[in-house]
Order: sequence, then C-alpha cells, then structure tokens
Amino acid sequence: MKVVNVAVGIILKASPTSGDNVFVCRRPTNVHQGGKWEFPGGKIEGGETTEQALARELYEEIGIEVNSSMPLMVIEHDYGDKKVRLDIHTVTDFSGEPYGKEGQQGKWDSIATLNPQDYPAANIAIIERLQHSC
Ligand SMILES: Nc1nc2c([nH]c(=O)n2[C@@H]2O[C@H](COP(=O)(O)OP(=O)(O)OP(=O)(O)O)[C@@H](O)[C@H]2O)c(=O)[nH]1
Ligand SMILES: [Mg+2]
Repeated sequence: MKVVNVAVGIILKASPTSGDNVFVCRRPTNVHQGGKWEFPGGKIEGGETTEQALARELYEEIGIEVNSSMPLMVIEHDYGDKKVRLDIHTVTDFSGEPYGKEGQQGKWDSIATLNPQDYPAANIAIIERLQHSC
C-alpha cells in the first residue's frame, strides 16, 4: 500500500495565560478518522518540502502564517485502510490567531489533559511525547 506523507503542526501558544497551550481541530465526520480531534496539517504534495506543505496546510486550515517550525518526530502508522507517515513539527513562531477556517471545530487545549482516545491511533505517540516534555 502506498504511504501517504503528511505534514502535521503542533501549534504552541508562546505564553499561555490559562493551561490552554496547543491548538487542535476536529476532523469532519465524512473523512478518514472522521470525528476524531487532530493536530492541523495535511498531505505533502509533489515537489513540496515538508516545511512548504506545513505552511500551506496551516494557512488553509487554520489561517496562520508560519514564521518558523522545528521537527519533533516522524511516525509511520498502518490503519489497515491507509498507511500514513506523519512528519510532525512544533510551531511556536507564527502570525495570526488560529481558527477553524474550513468550518471545522478548532480550539486551544491543554497538552497535560489531552486524551489519546479522542485522536487517531497514530497520535498516541505524539501525545505521550508532548506530555512527557511539559
Ligand atoms: N492532519 C492530521 N492528519 C492526521 C493526524 N493523525 C493522523 O493519523 N492523520 C492522518 O493523516 C492523513 C492525512 O491528513 P489530512 O486528511 O489532514 O490531509 P489533507 O488535509 O491534505 O486532506 P485532503 O486531502 O482532504 O485535503 C489522514 O489519513 C489522517 O487520518 C493528525 O494529527 N493530523
Ligand atoms: Mg488536513
């Protein structure tokens, strides 16, 4: 099965006033892993670098402009119906206020209390990594 390459952004608030420090979105019900929460991002298109895809997807999906990003980890996961390779980057330096630009739900949430069950299975390792470093 072909692997789908995906750029994923962990959008971190520089100085959170409450515990809410990461921006997450809800996947529409009619798509792969629909209804689950996710870190915004999407498929890397032919000819794009991961950084270019990340910047494009984050502008399209949540309306922010990425100024810089840092590679965090890569996860490969086989869902049975689909194989994905997630190239995950943290983004702390961006312009604009993120929102669900495609009509999807979007919110700031607290890393410490993210529930992996609300996310696609590939995200369990991401959430563990984030929770162990905060
Ligand atoms: N964006 C995103 N995708 C994820 C995450 N975890 C995860 O398994 N995926 C999977 O990565 C794949 C591609 O992501 P996507 O559906 O956002 O791609 P996209 O924005 O280009 O969508 P489109 O092709 O409908 O425009 C999906 O199969 C999705 O289930 C995550 O945290 N964020
Ligand atoms: Mg997407």
